Amino acid sequence: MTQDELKQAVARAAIDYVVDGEIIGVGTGSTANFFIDELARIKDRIKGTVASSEATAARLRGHGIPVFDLNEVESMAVYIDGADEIDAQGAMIKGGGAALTREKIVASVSKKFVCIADGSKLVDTLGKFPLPVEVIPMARAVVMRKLALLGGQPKLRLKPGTDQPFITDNGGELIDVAGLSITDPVALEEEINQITGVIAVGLFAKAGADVCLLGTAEGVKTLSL
Ligand SMILES: O=C(CO)[C@H](O)[C@H](O)COP(=O)(O)O
Repeated sequence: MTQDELKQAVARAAIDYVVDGEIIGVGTGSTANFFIDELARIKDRIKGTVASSEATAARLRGHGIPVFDLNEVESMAVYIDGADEIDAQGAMIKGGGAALTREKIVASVSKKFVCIADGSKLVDTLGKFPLPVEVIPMARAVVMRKLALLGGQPKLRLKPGTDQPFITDNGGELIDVAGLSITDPVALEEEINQITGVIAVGLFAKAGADVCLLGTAEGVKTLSL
């Protein structure tokens, strides 16, 4: 099976976690996009969604699925999203798709985080995938110096094909930190959150995934975390 077929399989399996009549939190990225396409088939069963990015909101609306402003929603039964890496405890690196801050916010309002990922995302130790950190643009340099002190190699994410910084949906910039071996994800998440100028870090450890649907050649495996 190709990686896309594995993503599609977990997206389909995630439909079992959709609660009828409820508002569903929806993530960002290629796996989340497959999930949105599956959700479209059962859109009449749900009240609507909260999107974790402008791209996700546009795709949901394109399918005729209602998208609510998070300020109108007190809580959600479930948030469904992909990950760049996930460990056996449910801690994740996210933000490869640049939506980490809104993903964290929407997930924080949801009772259950269902991670949907192809098998290549499951790792023993987080950190092979560069850790994304969203920053206030004026704090870029100072935050990069502080991240370097943690032992990684911080690099500003650029708009593809340009030498200009990539700008997120929130007007922030992204620093990708390579070379970290994250043996204590909860502690590192807390430490990076303390750096002034950081908007959010793409470590989802303190509040990680509750369930992971993992796409493998043998079928979709469910990890209860
Ligand atoms: O965190 C994310 C976006 O900010 C995505 O969940 C992550 O990048 C995985 O993406 P994909 O499903 O395309 O592999």
